[in-house]
Amino acid sequence: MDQNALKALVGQEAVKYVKDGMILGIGTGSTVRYMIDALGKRVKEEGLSIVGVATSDRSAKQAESLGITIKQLDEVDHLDLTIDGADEIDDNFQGIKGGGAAHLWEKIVAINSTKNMWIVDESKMVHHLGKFPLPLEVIPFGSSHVLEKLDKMDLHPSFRMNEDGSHVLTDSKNYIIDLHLGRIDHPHELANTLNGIVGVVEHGLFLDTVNTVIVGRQDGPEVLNARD
Ligand SMILES: O=C(CO)[C@H](O)[C@H](O)COP(=O)(O)O
Repeated sequence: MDQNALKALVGQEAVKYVKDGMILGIGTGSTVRYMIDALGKRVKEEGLSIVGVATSDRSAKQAESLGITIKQLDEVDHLDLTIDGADEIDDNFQGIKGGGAAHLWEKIVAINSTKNMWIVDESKMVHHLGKFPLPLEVIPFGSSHVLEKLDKMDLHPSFRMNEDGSHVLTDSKNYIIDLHLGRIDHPHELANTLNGIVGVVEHGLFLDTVNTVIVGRQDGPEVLNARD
């Protein structure tokens, strides 16, 4: 199976955990796209009744096009489960997210969700975080000074740019700075440091967040219990 087939596999597996009446957080990314397709199929074919809260405009659009009811986070009083992708997951089930520039909304949805499930192909499972560049969502105002500060801290930052030379913009119209770290040995310490930098809205370290991980492996989906 190629990577896309593994992504489709975990997307289809994840929707088996969705129950009638649930309020569901819907993540963002190419893996989640398959999950939304499979969810739309259950809504259409089984009459599954759920409400979704999307972590990006593109996920909201796709879900609505398939007949899934989407509400804003502030319109619901709780979320039962959020299903999202990830860029890296380490041996302790800590993660990096934000490859799709959606980690701010993803983190807000995740911390308001009773349970969090991540769906990934096996290439995302790593021993140590950091090979994947760590995304930061930053306010455009003064962002070059934030970049300079991060550079002086030896965090190897670069702005994420589009091919036409413009800044990648998040759904909140902020910029992304990626930190090219290679290896993150102390994720909690790094998270605390980044939380203290004015202008950084949110970083892509998702620590102590996920409950269940579904990994797409060649011999089928593997369901891992990360934490209760
Ligand atoms: O965090 C994310 C978006 O901000 C995605 O969940 C993450 O980048 C994984 O994406 P994909 O499934 O396309 O590999």
